[in-house]
Amino acid sequence: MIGTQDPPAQPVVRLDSVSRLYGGSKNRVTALDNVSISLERGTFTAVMGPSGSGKSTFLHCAAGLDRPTSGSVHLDGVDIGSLREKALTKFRRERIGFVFQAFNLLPALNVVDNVTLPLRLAGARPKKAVVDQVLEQVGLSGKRRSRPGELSGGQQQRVALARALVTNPAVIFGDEPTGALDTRTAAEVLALLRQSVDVVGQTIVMVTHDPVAAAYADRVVFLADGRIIGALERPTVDQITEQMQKLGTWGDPFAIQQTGHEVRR
Ligand SMILES: Nc1ncnc2c1ncn2[C@@H]1O[C@H](COP(=O)(O)OP(=O)(O)OP(=O)(O)O)[C@@H](O)[C@H]1O
Repeated sequence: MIGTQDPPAQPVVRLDSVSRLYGGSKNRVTALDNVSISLERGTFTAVMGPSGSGKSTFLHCAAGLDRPTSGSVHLDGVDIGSLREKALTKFRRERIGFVFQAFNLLPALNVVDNVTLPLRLAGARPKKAVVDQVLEQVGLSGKRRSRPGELSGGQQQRVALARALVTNPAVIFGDEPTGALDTRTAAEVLALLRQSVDVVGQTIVMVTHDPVAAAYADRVVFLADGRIIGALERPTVDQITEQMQKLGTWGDPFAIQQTGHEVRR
């Protein structure tokens, strides 16, 4: 029937022919080589690849932390290459969430003040209901007044996740968000990431060396030498490990050893 079809979903992250070169003519490194990819809203994507394959560069270019040498990046429909530095900073603060391996919390601030910092930096007044809801979502309602030093690593990463969620961002980018956590705590944080995708339709892009972590994603994208060389949809840990072994040298030799775990979605 004509006219009754839904319009095609607009990708929330779109890279078109993105390359990122470092160095000069004598020591040129092509960290990203003509990468094009579209990520739909409400999806969880893991990015994997050997050490030096361009994962961090991909994440930094996709999130507007770095500018490609050529090509374009659209985030939430905005061509971020067209934004000047100040506008890009504002856009990142309002529309993008970040979760890093080092939790990057401010030690002098309590949980609520850490979580609401991005809102306050943007000049917005945090709404109590929204803060309560994200703290509930990450299971920290009882820790509102604790300082980071009084929390476990997993709890600190949940504060960082709440801080990323509180602005209702178009995308959350994670750089090894569970890299500093033990297996059980990592599983709890990954389950929360998964839940935010399934329950509130969050979009997540996460770089990881760990096949167990990657298996929480809807899609795993593999990079090698700055290029996307394959992807797996809803893969198992074993499928990811097999793909990694085919790709050869990996930065973290322990990653392959961690694959005996079953992933619970
Ligand atoms: N600022 C920089 N100056 C020069 N070369 C760089 C710079 N940043 C990255 N590179 C190079 O670009 C390539 C890709 O680096 P990138 O950090 O994106 O890889 P990665 O896959 O994240 O690696 P790892 O898993 O070891 O963190 C590497 O060869 C790296 O040495």
